[in-house]
Amino acid sequence: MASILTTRGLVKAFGGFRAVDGVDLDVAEGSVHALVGPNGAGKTTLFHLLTGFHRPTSGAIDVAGRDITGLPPDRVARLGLARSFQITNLFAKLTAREHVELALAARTSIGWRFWRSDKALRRFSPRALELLDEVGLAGLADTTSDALAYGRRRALELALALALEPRVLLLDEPTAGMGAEDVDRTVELIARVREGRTVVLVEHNMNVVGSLADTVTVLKHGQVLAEGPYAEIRRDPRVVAAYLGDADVER
Ligand SMILES: Nc1ncnc2c1ncn2[C@@H]1O[C@H](COP(=O)(O)OP(=O)(O)OP(=O)(O)O)[C@@H](O)[C@H]1O
Repeated sequence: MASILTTRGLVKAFGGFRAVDGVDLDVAEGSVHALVGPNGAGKTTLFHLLTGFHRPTSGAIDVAGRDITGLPPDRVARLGLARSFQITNLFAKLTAREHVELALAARTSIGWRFWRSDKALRRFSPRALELLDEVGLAGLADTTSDALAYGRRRALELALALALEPRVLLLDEPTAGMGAEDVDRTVELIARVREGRTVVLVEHNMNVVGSLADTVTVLKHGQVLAEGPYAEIRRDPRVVAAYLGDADVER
């Protein structure tokens, strides 16, 4: 399948230390691609490089045939890489629907100029409600975000990322800090929203990776240690050794 996101020779050095050290990544269009690895492997740094939050020291990043290397996060998002989780700040007193309306408005020429102008935002309501329905929040559209439970707020953040109609949806530890019930619900949610989309996720929970990922890239010391389907990766002796002592891999 064609790659929609590629990196070549991607390096991020902090002083003399290479947190990401020559990573070549090929994310197939329509796939769920997980980035895993033991603590300190470079997953978060790679994620920040993909989303423009870090500038690479060297190497290239390409989305749908377009070189996005070194572009700032807002440009990267506009060119089709949207991230969700662990980044969005919700506004306590805005409803779920208003959040999504604003995200939809921000994509258009209206931008943020008509901030909270109900009239200008109302035309985005139908699409906002569709997106809320997609993430299981249809019944909570008029609830303010401060009244939403943690798992529901994360679902709202996902709807905000989807509002950007990304070519690639990047999820940063989507189940971090969740109890078992919310983890299950989030896996179901991602399984639903992945249809017709490409998803890259950083995830510690190997059950989640096993349930969702078509391809898993294992990082260690900033380099790709192994790559392939989860069933192969979890049996790869190099991967098992890298995780030794990390109970997650055995689950
Ligand atoms: N801004 C920075 N300055 C210096 N070193 C950094 C910086 N950011 C990350 N590092 C180092 O780079 C390495 C990789 O960190 P990173 O957070 O990318 O790993 P990770 O795989 O996401 O780990 P974890 O699973 O613990 O979140 C670590 O050794 C970390 O200390």
